[in-house]
Amino acid sequence: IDFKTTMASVEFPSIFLNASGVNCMTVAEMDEMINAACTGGVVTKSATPQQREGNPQPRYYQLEHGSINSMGLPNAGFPYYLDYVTKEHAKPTILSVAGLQMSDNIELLHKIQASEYTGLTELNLSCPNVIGKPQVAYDFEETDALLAEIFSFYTKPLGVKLPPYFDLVHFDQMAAILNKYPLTHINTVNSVGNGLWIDIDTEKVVIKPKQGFGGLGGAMILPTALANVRAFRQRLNPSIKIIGTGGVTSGKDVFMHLLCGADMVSVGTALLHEGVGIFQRLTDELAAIMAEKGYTSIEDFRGKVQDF
Ligand SMILES: O=C(O)c1[nH]c(=O)[nH]c(=O)c1Cl
Repeated sequence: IDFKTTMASVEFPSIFLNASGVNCMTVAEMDEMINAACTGGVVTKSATPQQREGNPQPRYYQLEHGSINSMGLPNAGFPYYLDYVTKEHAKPTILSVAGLQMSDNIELLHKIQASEYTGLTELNLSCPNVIGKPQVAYDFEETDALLAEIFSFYTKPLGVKLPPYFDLVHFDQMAAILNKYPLTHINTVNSVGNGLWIDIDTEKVVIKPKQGFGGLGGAMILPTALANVRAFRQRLNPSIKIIGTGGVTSGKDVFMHLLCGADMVSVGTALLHEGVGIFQRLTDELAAIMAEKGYTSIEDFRGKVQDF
C-alpha cells in the first residue's frame, strides 16, 4: 500500500512526519528523520531569528499517558535551519518558524521569500511556552492582521501550526480567517497549553519553568486532536490541507486522524519515546487495519468519519 501524498505540489513519499520540536533540533536528527523508513520527510524545530537556549531544565517530563513540556523554544537559530532545508535531501522538508513577536514573523518570512528555498514553510502561531508571550493563534485579530501582512509579499508555500481550540464558535471564527488566505496547510494540534503535573512524593511540580505549567502531548490529547482535525476539515477550503498532530501512538490513532480528514499525520511524544522506528510500525499497523477493512487506498476512507 503506498502512503505517498502531495501537498502544495510537493510529493511526500509517506504521510508520516515528526511533530516540530521532536527529533529535529540538529542536522543529525533531521537527517535521521529523512533516512528513516516510512517517513515522508522532516519538519524542523521552530526557528527563531537567533539561537536560543530555551527554558531551564527539567523542562520535559513523561507522564503515564503522554508528556508535559515547557522547552521555551530552544533552537539553533533561523540561519541554521534555512541552510539545512535549502540543501538537497532525499525527502521534502518543512521549515518551521516562530517569531517572538509579530515583527520577527514578518522578518523571517521576508528572509525565506528572498532565499533560494522553494519548499514548504510552517508558521508556528501556537508556542505555549515563551514566558510573557501569549499564543498568537488565540488572538483572532492579531492572526488575521499577521496573515494579511505576510500574504501581501509572501508567494511561497506556507502553512500554519495551530493550538487546539475547545469552542465550536472558535473553530468557525478561526476557519473564516484562514479561508481568506492561500495557505497550503494547517498543522493541528500543537500541545494542549499550560497543563500541570505534580510528584506527590516531593509535592513539587515536575518541570521547572513557569511554576510547572507546560504543554500536554501524547495519548491523552488524542480526542482533542481528532476534534480539531475534523472541525477544521469541515470548515476549511479543500485547497488547505491538514497535517494531523496529537496523540498518535498506534495505527488505530493514525486511522482515526485520517477518518477525520487529515492529509498527513505527525508524531511527537511517541516518537520521542520510541525513536524513528515508530514510523515502520505505524505504517504496518495502518496497512493491517486497511487490509482488514478491504481498503486499498487512504482515499477510500479519508475524511469519511460518520456521524452517529
Ligand atoms: O516550548 C517549546 O519550544 C514548544 N513546545 C510545544 O509544545 N510547542 C511549541 O510550539 C513549542 Cl515552540
